[in-house]
Amino acid sequence: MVTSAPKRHRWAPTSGEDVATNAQECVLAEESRGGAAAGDTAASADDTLPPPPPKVPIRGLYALTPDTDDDEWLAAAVAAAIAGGASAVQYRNKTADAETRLRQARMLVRVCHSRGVPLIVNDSVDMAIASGAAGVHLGRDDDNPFEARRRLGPDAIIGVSCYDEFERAERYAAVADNLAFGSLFGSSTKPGAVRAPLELLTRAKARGWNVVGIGGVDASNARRAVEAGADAVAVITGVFGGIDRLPNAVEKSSVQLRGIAFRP
Ligand SMILES: Cc1ncc(COP(=O)(O)OP(=O)(O)O)c(N)n1
Ligand SMILES: Cc1ncsc1CCOP(=O)(O)O
Ligand SMILES: [Mg+2]
Repeated sequence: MVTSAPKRHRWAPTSGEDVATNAQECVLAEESRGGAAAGDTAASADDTLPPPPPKVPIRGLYALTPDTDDDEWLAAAVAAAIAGGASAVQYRNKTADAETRLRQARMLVRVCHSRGVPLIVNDSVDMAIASGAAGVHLGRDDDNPFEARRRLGPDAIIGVSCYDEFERAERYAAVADNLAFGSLFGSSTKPGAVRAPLELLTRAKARGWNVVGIGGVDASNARRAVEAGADAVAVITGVFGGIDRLPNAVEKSSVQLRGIAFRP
């Protein structure tokens, strides 16, 4: 019987640096079997998507994806972030076309929900519904949060960006599951983003809201966000780095950030 060699990715470790994580090995192994489970990166014959886990407040590390058209890397990197302790994942891709975004969102629903972690879709309620996501994150240029709640129902996770505006949080607190403030620090992903003082996190926490801090968060400053009141830190670069960061490095940065950000 002829068997084909396992597929290697350009970012996969070569001999001598064979330090693959469980997550990476899992995705590669699934692909080499032609499987369509957690690491599915291709259109699947079985269109059933795993349902979201039961809704709980987001705490600790909330990993947001960087823009990439490399599905295989994305699936492995997100699996690694979860292996490292990310408690929620947001699919955010500001440059891909709609077809790519739907394909990647559905792929990440499989990766995340099969691991008991909710996949939140950025910007679009339509995309959240079409992909079977656990919820949506909405900013000032996106769908209205009240309309989103009406369409998605009580079980969906709805996050709302509040930037540096406490009044915006007050407006949406009743309909949102979490309220995000930022940019807390300088962000290479969004260098022009308005800066939000850490004190806003303290005021929001005092109101009993589920509070997320975003923007330039990494292992050097995450503690400041958490001590100010953040229940979770939302992180792109601090987790995924450049999009060629190996999954085992993604897992390590997640372990570190989760250790700082998660308060039992
Ligand atoms: C958790 C979280 N917080 C804030 C944002 C930013 O949302 P928005 O202002 O709509 O900007 P874009 O991400 O769409 O560029 C977020 N996505 N997630
Ligand atoms: C989406 C967003 N909103 C404010 S800053 C930011 C980018 C966060 O990315 P990073 O963690 O790389 O600074
Ligand atoms: Mg948005």
